[in-house]
Amino acid sequence: MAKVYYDKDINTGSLQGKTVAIVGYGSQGHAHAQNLRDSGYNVIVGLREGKSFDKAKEDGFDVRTVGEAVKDADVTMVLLPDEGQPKVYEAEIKDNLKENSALAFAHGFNVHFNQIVPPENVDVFLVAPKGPGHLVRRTYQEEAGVPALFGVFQDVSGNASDVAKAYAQGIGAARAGVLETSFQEETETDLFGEQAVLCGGLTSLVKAGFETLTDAGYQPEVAYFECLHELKLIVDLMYEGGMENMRYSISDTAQWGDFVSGPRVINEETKARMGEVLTEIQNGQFAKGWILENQAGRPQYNAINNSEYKHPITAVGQELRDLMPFVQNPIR
Ligand SMILES: NC(=O)C1=CN([C@@H]2O[C@H](COP(=O)(O)OP(=O)(O)OC[C@H]3O[C@@H](n4cnc5c(N)ncnc54)[C@H](OP(=O)(O)O)[C@@H]3O)[C@@H](O)[C@H]2O)C=CC1
Ligand SMILES: CC[C@](O)(C(C)=O)C(=O)O
Repeated sequence: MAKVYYDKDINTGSLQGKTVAIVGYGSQGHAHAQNLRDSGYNVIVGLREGKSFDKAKEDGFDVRTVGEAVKDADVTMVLLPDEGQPKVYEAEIKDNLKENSALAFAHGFNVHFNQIVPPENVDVFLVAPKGPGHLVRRTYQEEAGVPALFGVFQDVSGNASDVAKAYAQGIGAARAGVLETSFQEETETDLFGEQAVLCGGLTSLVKAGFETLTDAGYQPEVAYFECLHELKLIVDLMYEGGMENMRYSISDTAQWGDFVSGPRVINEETKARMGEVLTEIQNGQFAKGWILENQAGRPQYNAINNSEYKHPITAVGQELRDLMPFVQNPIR
């Protein structure tokens, strides 16, 4: 079994007393900044003026321009959107990095696909939480955590691995488990997971179920509860105790349906499509398409985003969730 690091296994000395610049204060940025601060580290935030800048100030951080934050940092963690990182890196980060400091990422995309080529005089590592930023923060506050991967691309100090592990510990990940990876493995598995399973696979599955029921004349509210709302409750059981725990809690009728009908929906054909998705990630085709889409001003992204928003599941979901104030919604 791979080595999994927990709090007790990590010596945080290599990060103690250091200044960490968190560049970006969005989903991951606010969580890393707040968790590291609560873990006792000195955190500064690098941003442009705007919504995030005001929020980070409101949250009590020392907020500076990106360049001013990087200049004073022993560790610069880049938590800008992947597609925006190369430009900000060239203009504001590269020439401000202190000799022997560390440049860090939460996803290997830009380094792995050569969109950012770090200088030779800094450590380069990643700490990639395996969960959304808002949950990285929420679980930390609940004395729990989201697991993370760490990987070293360049080790100038001889300490990069220790600093990365201490960083992962500081954001709360070592409460759940921290695993070593490479930039290549993190980038390819993360892109695969979000496309084929977690985001792309899941939204397609939910919409297909919702549409099958509503096309057959069932009420959209019933279809929403069945195909989206209950999904969280079922996944919670899997999160807590694996598929066996979910199957322990559901009825035998549901379990028989799971056995005989599940493989009719998701099967070898689906796996073949998943294989195609993975190949396009590995050979750089996906990365090229995403980089070009951004250079063109995101015409396809915006068109699909607009039409997805108009899907009937959106309106019925908003109505039903508004009547469930206990459901935590970061964008409400
Ligand atoms: N979202 C997630 O949960 C996960 C993300 N990651 C990785 O974390 C990184 C950050 O992603 P994510 O948190 O989703 O990003 P978000 O889009 O949520 O946040 C981006 C932040 O960067 C700021 N920003 C954007 N452009 C600039 C600029 N030119 N100069 C200064 N600040 C800028 C934004 O501020 P403003 O308000 O001014 O726009 C915002 O605070 C990515 O590498 C991603 O792959 C990894 C694991 C999970
Ligand atoms: C599943 C999406 C993710 O990879 C994540 C939250 O881990 C992301 O990049 O946002």
